[in-house]
Amino acid sequence: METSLISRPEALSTDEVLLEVNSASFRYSARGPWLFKGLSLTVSAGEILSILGPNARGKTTLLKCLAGLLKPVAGQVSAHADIGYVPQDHGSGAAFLVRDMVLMGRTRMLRPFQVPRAEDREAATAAMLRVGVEDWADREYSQLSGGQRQLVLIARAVASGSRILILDEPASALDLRNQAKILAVLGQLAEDGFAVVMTTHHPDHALHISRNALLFVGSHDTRWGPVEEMLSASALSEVYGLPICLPRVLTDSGSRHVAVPDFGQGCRVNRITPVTIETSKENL
Ligand SMILES: Nc1ncnc2c1ncn2[C@@H]1O[C@H](COP(=O)(O)OP(=O)(O)OP(=O)(O)O)[C@@H](O)[C@H]1O
Repeated sequence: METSLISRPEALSTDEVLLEVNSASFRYSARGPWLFKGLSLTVSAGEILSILGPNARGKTTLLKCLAGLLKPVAGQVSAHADIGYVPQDHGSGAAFLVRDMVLMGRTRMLRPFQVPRAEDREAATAAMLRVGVEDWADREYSQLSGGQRQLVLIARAVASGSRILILDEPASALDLRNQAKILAVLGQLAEDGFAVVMTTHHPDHALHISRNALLFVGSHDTRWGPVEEMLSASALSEVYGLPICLPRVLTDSGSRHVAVPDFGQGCRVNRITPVTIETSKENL
């Protein structure tokens, strides 16, 4: 997969724990159902954690707890670095230029009504280079495609100087090429020492780029651990309630798992054709 278009500034130190969750539990109301109970995990610099589970189980809620937007009812979330939260892109947004959207990531460093400083503009430019969106700097955000907008939102989080990036379904509603591009960018950010947490409905995305996975398994049960252990065919079949197989496909760079659900004909996989997805910014 091509990543050469993404600039690579100096790497941050890796393997330092940046986010810790200790016995956290959450429900929205005293009589409401628990979404998770006694959840513990860590996320280190250089790591991607993927969060998976069926709809309405609490993935976005957990992300909000990790980002400090919601407080667990019990237990603690401790962040040892600043957090950039990238929500799902729900629309085209206002008529801002891309460079101004990214510059907004600096807002928390400014006093009310303070004009962005030279260092803020430099940080925004560096973030655009790091994520590979610099060519669109003078384009209107609202006129970008969904994949392009998602990358701009990631650049905005990077511009904020945050070392922890928390992303809600960053590849949802994107075509295959844009999914590949987003995964390449997130992989690169992790290699550069960011800690990345994302929700996804794509087990193969998680298997492709994550070190660890958190799986919502029951009404409030979660499992956390190495992605290959958490996302086995049997675990996915149990969680999603249908047979799922995980064949390996050959790619130009090796091989990787894809999740193949049973749509009613049984999930035996006889033959997988090698797949290659070329990515380039021009095609976004
Ligand atoms: N502010 C809120 N107040 C009360 N209940 C809420 C609130 N936000 C979400 N919920 C409920 O909490 C549950 C979990 O929602 P959440 O959005 O975290 O799920 P999710 O796993 O991210 O779902 P999806 O995969 O569909 O995006 C759902 O039943 C939802 O209706």
